[in-house]
Amino acid sequence: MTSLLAASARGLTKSFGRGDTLVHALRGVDLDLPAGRFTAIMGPSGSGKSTLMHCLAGLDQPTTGSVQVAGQALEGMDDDALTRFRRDHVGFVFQAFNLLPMLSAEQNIWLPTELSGLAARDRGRQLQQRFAGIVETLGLTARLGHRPAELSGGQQQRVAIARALLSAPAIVFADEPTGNLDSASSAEVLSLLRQSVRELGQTVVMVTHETEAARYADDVVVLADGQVTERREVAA
Ligand SMILES: Nc1ncnc2c1ncn2[C@@H]1O[C@H](COP(=O)(O)OP(=O)(O)OP(=O)(O)O)[C@@H](O)[C@H]1O
Repeated sequence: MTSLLAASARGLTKSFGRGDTLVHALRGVDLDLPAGRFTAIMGPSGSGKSTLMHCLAGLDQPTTGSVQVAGQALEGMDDDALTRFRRDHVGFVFQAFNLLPMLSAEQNIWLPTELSGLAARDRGRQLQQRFAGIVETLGLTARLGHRPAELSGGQQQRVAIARALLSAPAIVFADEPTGNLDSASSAEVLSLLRQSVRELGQTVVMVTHETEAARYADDVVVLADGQVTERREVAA
């Protein structure tokens, strides 16, 4: 039985610099990311985790190799096409939350779908319904009118997760999503990411160097020196 793939990479290499400063950040990565699962990409500092995520998310181009996300091949896309691809198919959650300070939580959550025109086309009010479900799942109902400065770090990250989930992207990429959080808020954010996979069917790929964080994932991919050295399922 073959499971549906949210993304796949074949023969990915990525080099930076030249001559004395040449760095091989990725040295031939083959990877399949099944849809509807929570995958943690782990490995020591400098092993290539962020570079791999950037290539999978269309934020950077590999030196060689191919990436497919949601059935689309990314190679050959120019910057405009990659921007549209990210807007239409990818959600991001960053360590630094990246919320706009002058907007309320609710306005922050809606911003990308409004900018992309998706919200204006929401004739069947499906996005409205999805918004209500996500906000309830993430426990944000009572915080929607607050600005980021009036929220804790964990609450701000929950707003960022809601923002990433609203358009039901093919993949949500989370880059060290708990890097700025204390352990209680980290556990909460990781549980909510897992819940978004279990209850909303979302595909989530998280880069982390924290062993504790990987316990919440379904699958762990370990990188070392630009190569995948291990791939395992996390015991339930
Ligand atoms: N823009 C760049 N220019 C030059 N070298 C880079 C660039 N980005 C990454 N590298 C190098 O590529 C290698 C892999 O970096 P990458 O950031 O992908 O690792 P990482 O596993 O995410 O590390 P960390 O956990 O510290 O964030 C490192 O040696 C890094 O110095």
